[in-house]
Amino acid sequence: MTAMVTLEGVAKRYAARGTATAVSALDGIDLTVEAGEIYGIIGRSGAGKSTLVRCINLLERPTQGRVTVAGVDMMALDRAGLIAGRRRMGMVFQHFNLLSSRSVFDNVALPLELAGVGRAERRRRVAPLLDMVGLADKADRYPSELSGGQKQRVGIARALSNSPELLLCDEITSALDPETTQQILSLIVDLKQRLGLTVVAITHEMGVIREICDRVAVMEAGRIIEQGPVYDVFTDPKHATTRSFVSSEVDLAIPSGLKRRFDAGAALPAGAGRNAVVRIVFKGDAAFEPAIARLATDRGISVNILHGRIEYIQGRPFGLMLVEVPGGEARGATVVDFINGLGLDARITDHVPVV
Ligand SMILES: Nc1ncnc2c1ncn2[C@@H]1O[C@H](COP(=O)(O)OP(=O)(O)OP(=O)(O)O)[C@@H](O)[C@H]1O
Repeated sequence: MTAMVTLEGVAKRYAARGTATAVSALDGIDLTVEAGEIYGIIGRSGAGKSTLVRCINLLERPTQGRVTVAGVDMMALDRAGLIAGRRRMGMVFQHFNLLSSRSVFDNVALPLELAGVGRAERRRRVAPLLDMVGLADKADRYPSELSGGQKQRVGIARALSNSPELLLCDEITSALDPETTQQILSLIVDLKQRLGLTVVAITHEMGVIREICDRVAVMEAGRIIEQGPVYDVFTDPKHATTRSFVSSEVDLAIPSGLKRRFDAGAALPAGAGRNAVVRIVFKGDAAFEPAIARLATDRGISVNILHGRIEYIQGRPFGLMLVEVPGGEARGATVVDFINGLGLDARITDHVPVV
């Protein structure tokens, strides 16, 4: 693996201006993005995501630290070097940032024009880009004639016009509906594979991370609070903020009827009048273990499945199941021991009255 982007000890402080006090937007950021991966950065509004991504292409200059892109020390570059260095990176924005007075073709050709590429060469290079993003028939249209998804396709084609190695995506699906979001995310994955791109994508939506990213960093108050492979972060989040981000993607939403049974179980004294509810996590290779069937054949215990969910993250299953163990509360521990012995993760989370 070779590193495409390395941030070491990066800090960014915006100075006080007028009545606004100084802001520490980034603080001690260490991050490595490997060549060929899609790296996601997630955080709530104000966490510092945009500042971080803009420190990669030096649209913002870090107050402290080191930024290396494709082996080049970005902060050591002079003006000309920085312009050349930025051409190796494309950037796509949430609100597209298209020029309304220019046609689709001319928007995509703009970075080439700015780089001094001649008209014939521009024509030769823009046509395949429009084809790649599915807009070959829209070259002469204007942004006002396009849907949000089409505008973003123009933004993507424009970002790719200088054949960059690195694509920086700043909330590129936040202004789009769910279906268009899916299409744009699929396009990014497709382009990454076809062109061998490295992608850094910032977002506040965990669904985007889950859909396309290989690794993720979670940001809060200018710091990275957790980072790792997407499967690991989703299935075993360490930080409370990360847990709240992933919960809607993987956690169980307990239906109200079931919640009432849990409340009734909790109100009963421990003993034979109530049954244990066991939460089983199916994860990694152990996800394929036929645990419930083996519980029945090996231990003669048939459980009632109360609720469950299986998600696929990066093509790997992650499942949660709630089962009621009949025969009184004491049998819950037997089930937990047996299932944990199979390499899964089981624990008693609730109780329900025996009916
Ligand atoms: N140019 C600027 N001048 C002063 N403060 C800024 C500037 N840009 C960002 N900030 C501040 O830096 C902090 C981080 O902002 P940033 O835009 O990087 O966060 P973000 O995670 O991208 O949020 P959002 O998703 O809302 O864009 C915020 O407190 C913000 O107000």
